[in-house]
Amino acid sequence: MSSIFVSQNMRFRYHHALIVPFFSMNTQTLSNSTPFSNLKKPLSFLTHRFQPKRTIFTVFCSKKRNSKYPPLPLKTNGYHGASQAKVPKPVYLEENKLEMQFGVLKKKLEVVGIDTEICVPGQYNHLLCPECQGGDAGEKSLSIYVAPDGGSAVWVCFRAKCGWKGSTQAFAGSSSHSTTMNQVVPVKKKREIKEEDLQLEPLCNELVAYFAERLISNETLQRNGVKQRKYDDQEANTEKIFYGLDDIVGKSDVIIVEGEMDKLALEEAGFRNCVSVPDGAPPSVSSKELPPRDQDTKYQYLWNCKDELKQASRIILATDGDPPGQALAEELARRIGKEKCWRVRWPKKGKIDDCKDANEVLMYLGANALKEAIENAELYPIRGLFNFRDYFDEIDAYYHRTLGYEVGLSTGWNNLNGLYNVVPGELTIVTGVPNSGKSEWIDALLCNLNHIAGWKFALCSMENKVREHARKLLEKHVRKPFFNERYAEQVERMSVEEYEQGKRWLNDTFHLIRCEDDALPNVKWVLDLAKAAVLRHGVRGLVIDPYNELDHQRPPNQTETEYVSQMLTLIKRFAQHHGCHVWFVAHPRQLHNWVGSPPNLYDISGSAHFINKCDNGIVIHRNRDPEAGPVDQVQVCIRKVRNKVAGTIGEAVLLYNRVTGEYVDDDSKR
Ligand SMILES: Nc1ncnc2c1ncn2[C@@H]1O[C@H](COP(=O)(O)OP(=O)(O)OP(=O)(O)O)[C@@H](O)[C@H]1O
Repeated sequence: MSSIFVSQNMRFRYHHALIVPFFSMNTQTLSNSTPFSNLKKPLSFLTHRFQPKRTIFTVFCSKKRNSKYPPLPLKTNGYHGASQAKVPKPVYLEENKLEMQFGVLKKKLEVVGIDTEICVPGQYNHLLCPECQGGDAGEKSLSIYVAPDGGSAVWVCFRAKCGWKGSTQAFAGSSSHSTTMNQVVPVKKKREIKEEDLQLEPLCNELVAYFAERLISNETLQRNGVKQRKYDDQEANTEKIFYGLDDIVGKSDVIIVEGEMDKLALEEAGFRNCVSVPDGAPPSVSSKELPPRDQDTKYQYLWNCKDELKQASRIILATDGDPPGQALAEELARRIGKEKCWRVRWPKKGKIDDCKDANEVLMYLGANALKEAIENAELYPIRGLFNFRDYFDEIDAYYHRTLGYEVGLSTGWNNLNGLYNVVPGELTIVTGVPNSGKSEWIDALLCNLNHIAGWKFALCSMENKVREHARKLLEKHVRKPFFNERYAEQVERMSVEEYEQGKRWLNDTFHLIRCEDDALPNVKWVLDLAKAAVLRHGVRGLVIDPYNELDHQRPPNQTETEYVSQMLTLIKRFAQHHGCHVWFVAHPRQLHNWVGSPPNLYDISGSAHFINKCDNGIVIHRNRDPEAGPVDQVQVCIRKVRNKVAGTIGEAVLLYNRVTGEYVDDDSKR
């Protein structure tokens, strides 16, 4: 059996043999590490090709250690001591005693990862804890005391989550020995493995051919130091790191792939600044909060390589295109920080299927296509943060006017065409003094919109009895009075046939939202039903008439302004989400010294938010003084239009027909 290994004069931090292709590179000595378990690359090929003598590849990830510290031990829950080996006490001259002892002590402290550079004998020193790295804040939580003679040290990390502590002495058995050494809880130690221990051999011809079939050149294999070995034992207790870590040291762009073969493939496309994860991909993205570093077992390699990743300004996630690969990208991005991440979309390899990974792109489309895919990496999406490009489809549809009613639907009154048009998804607040005809005007508007464009509506009109509301709507639709009574002024009453046809129209056009008991509806209840009406009946408009008839159970800690703002936000969200226009009737507060002029939108009782939050603000006003002008004249005052495409501020005059409830343009006021 043979395995693939690396051999270059650098240090290994991690290694592991598997019965699958594995590689490693650039190492000098091998420290112990956690087993590599990633390999998504084809086993079948190998087992088939090299049977019955099964080939075993072993991958060694490496790291050129710039740090002066050797690999850190695993976390402990108690005392932790440095080497307990008995070191014979050397003979030294008295004046050199401190220097000698301290020198030996420093070496022992360095073995457990303690930075001795700023340690001064006889003092408490505060350092970064090698166990917890000072947590997210990176605080210097490790307190270490070195004896004045430099012969012993005790330390403790004050972070409650860590609490790492221990002691050591320069020379075990000497009079300066600390008794705490005996209480040390043994920890898993990393083995130092020399490259020679691995008994690496050059790749055999079959393996070179295997890589060649995947378009991995001999040159790339050489540079990555891919070798083989004859046995397949796995190296336990090793530290997980990325495969190819040396290649990203000091690089501003770092590419992360999901397998070693992809790393080699990227090199063929000219990218050496690439590492592979050692552990493959998770089946799906975890729904849990990110665990603290010491419990983040599956992604320990990320934490172990934090320094290398920190140096990079751009991390390009080039994981597999399948769901686990995408889940891996998300898990990596969550930990690295999405703002620093880009993601790669693999091109199609045929008419339908996308390439799965970098090696497939290399094999099917070639090195240039792989280079292009990496160069076209896109910003990793961050929830809530968008580009305009994300909306280009919608903007295109708006420009080409394929959505419908982009510039608003005409109200049906020429006098209003330049001022107010009805855009789906907007909120119009309608106000006016009592009896000004707000409800009548809205009903007439709905009839027009239905006649012009077939729109349907949900009505939440709390003040109207259903039968009276039906009468008013039917009169407008049939253009005849419902009854043959006083107000009909000799105009012929609608016939039974007209009435029956009108009923069918009523039923098709309007959907009623009403509380069946005497309770008042709250806005959320109304919107939920309106949503059902949108989805079931395709309604394009909702009328809530009036605001003060809704149930306003405002929490005691909320001001009316806050309440109104929140309520209008809900309504607007509903309108936008469902492309439904909402007309919301609100009364003005009691006007003192009112002289008969139209009220202001700011006069709406409750809050100025009505005017601030609405898209359109309309005041309906009518003349009641025969001496001041005709009493059937109605002013439609457009006081706010947010969307200039839909209209502008101004005033139109309509004439009200008391018999049929219809409104027509007052041509004298054009
Ligand atoms: N221009 C007008 N001339 C004469 N009567 C009108 C005019 N406009 C509306 N009316 C009549 O006024 C009455 C009230 O109309 P409507 O209910 O539409 O007013 P409103 O402003 O919604 O009232 P409220 O504030 O009380 O809800 C109806 O009987 C309607 O026929």
